[in-house]
Amino acid sequence: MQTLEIRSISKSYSSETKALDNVSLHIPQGMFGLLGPNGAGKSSLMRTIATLQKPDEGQILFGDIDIHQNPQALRSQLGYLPQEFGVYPRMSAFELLDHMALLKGILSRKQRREQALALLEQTNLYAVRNKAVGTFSGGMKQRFGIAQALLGSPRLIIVDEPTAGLDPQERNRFLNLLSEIGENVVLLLSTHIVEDVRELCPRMAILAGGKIVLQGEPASLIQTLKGRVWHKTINRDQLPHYQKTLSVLSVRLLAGKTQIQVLSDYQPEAGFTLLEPDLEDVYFSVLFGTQSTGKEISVC
Ligand SMILES: Nc1ncnc2c1ncn2[C@@H]1O[C@H](COP(=O)(O)OP(=O)(O)OP(=O)(O)O)[C@@H](O)[C@H]1O
Repeated sequence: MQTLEIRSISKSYSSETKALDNVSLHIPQGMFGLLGPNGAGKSSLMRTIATLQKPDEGQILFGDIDIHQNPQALRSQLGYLPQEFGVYPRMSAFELLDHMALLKGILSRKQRREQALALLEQTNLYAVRNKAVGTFSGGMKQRFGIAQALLGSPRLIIVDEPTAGLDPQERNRFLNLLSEIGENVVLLLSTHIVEDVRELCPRMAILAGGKIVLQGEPASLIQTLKGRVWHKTINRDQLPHYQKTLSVLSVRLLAGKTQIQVLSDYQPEAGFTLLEPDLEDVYFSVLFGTQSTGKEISVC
């Protein structure tokens, strides 16, 4: 069983921006969720693992391959769906997949055809295999993106923000596809959507400001907030007061009313009731905590 070992990776693009700051992660077989807000450094980490850029410091091992010492060895086992996935819009799905298979080094025409058709079947695109990829919906394009990432049966699959912009039905379909694939490979899913991780990933980490600020199993992380998340319905004009005096994790508008969720070890005041915490509370509490303490939490 192969694992991905990220050891103290740092990457700067300029003297002002440290996109990755001493990132270390142990990623076993299965799905691993990397959650973080825009600008956290997720794509920088994905591109570094995909050997598209070198880190300034640190080392990444996939099994016993040092991926920056031997990028070719990694690339032959890698499937990558980048955040911006461009296609040749006029080519049909089958033609393009066949072409990409050739670029990936699958020289036998018969093998390419078999793999392309099997992957189009797996990603539910078989019926539209002869249609131009440029006519596909967002969800179909993302499924095509996964099909190309799976060419050559990779052992390490990286998908960067794959569900952004998909409608709920397509998102579900896409996540189901990922969970099927994720059982027998190392699959790294980068996202800013908390539900993607909650629904799919037995292990996860949160990246903020280029640093890993929390990692562990979603259920254990949620457990740490039990008895500490409170909610109350308030008047909208009271919000600044609560934001100033309490750790407000989130503000929701429900049927015209304003509901706040607050992190506190005790009931902050009358009218607050306890909530069953979820992964979103974990995420917001960590981002909130990072802004105030910058500490890393690890619950395994
Ligand atoms: N090629 C680049 N040149 C200069 N700065 C960059 C480059 N790529 C990323 N950055 C900067 O590095 C930081 C991390 O960006 P990155 O794209 O890795 O974050 P992200 O978590 O993927 O965010 P998003 O989801 O918005 O893409 C940001 O401050 C970004 O502006």
